[in-house]
Amino acid sequence: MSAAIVTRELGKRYRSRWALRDCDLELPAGAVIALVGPNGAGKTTLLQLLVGLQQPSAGSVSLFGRPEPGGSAQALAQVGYVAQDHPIYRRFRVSELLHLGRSLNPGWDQDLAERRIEELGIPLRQRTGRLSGGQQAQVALALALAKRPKLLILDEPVASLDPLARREFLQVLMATVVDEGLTVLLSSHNVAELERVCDHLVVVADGRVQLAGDVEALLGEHRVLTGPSGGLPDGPGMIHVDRADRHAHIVARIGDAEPMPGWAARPIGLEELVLAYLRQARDPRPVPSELELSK
Ligand SMILES: Nc1ncnc2c1ncn2[C@@H]1O[C@H](COP(=O)(O)OP(=O)(O)OP(=O)(O)O)[C@@H](O)[C@H]1O
Repeated sequence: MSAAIVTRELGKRYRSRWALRDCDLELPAGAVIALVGPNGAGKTTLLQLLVGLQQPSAGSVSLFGRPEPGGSAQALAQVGYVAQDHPIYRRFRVSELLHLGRSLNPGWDQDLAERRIEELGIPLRQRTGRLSGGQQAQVALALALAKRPKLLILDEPVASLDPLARREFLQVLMATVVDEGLTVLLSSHNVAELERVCDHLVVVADGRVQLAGDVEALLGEHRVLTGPSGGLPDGPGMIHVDRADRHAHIVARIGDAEPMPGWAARPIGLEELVLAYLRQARDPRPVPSELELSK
């Protein structure tokens, strides 16, 4: 599969503090890619670097094989971006927003935009400032899709939506991906919600990529090992240890390897996997030092 997004040693520094650093990613075209991480991890910074809203302090970005496109009109015409607070001009009527979109975007699909708005039950004459947060998010998505982008970048798209609207939003997104072969990169805190829709995962914490890859492959490579906490195994691939009573649960990257005698291995879920890497990032003590604690 060809890459939609490639970053090399990408970094962004605000004064002396790195918001994102040493970011090397190769994200496949046609995939739905989840970007997850805690508050302040660097997710928005990464998305803004990709769309040229921020200039890198280090490294480079390329979209669809075109190097360093950040901000170039040609590259941005292929990208639909919906920012975290999905800002839309609140005094405009929905119809005026569509008119603006048509004027600014050569590939604009007015039929698609009107159809989406109609499906949402939103009157075209309505002023956007009078719409609920969820409706504004849906309008912002409709505007981004009407650009007919090859790449859709969504920063926390479902944060303001109720559970039903979240589900519908993600369903529309998935249908569009299938119909159009769109690449979608979306950030979120809620991993469980993305489990059903994403096929590629990027975990960031503390300004660094902690884990990236195809979801199925990552789930296949990791196991949860359970055994006596007094005899913790050592070695590479040990991501995070959790102790409960006299047992230890270890998230380990061991592929198909057999666990040590006395230990049981079970498959891992996506949320569990992400949490293990986030905990490792928060408490980067290597597992062997935890071994000392268990003695
Ligand atoms: N314009 C800015 N000036 C200074 N620091 C900034 C700026 N924008 C972001 N930061 C800092 O960079 C770090 C990463 O912020 P970013 O917004 O990328 O995180 P995030 O993962 O999107 O967080 P959240 O989930 O809370 O939106 C944070 O420490 C933040 O305070």
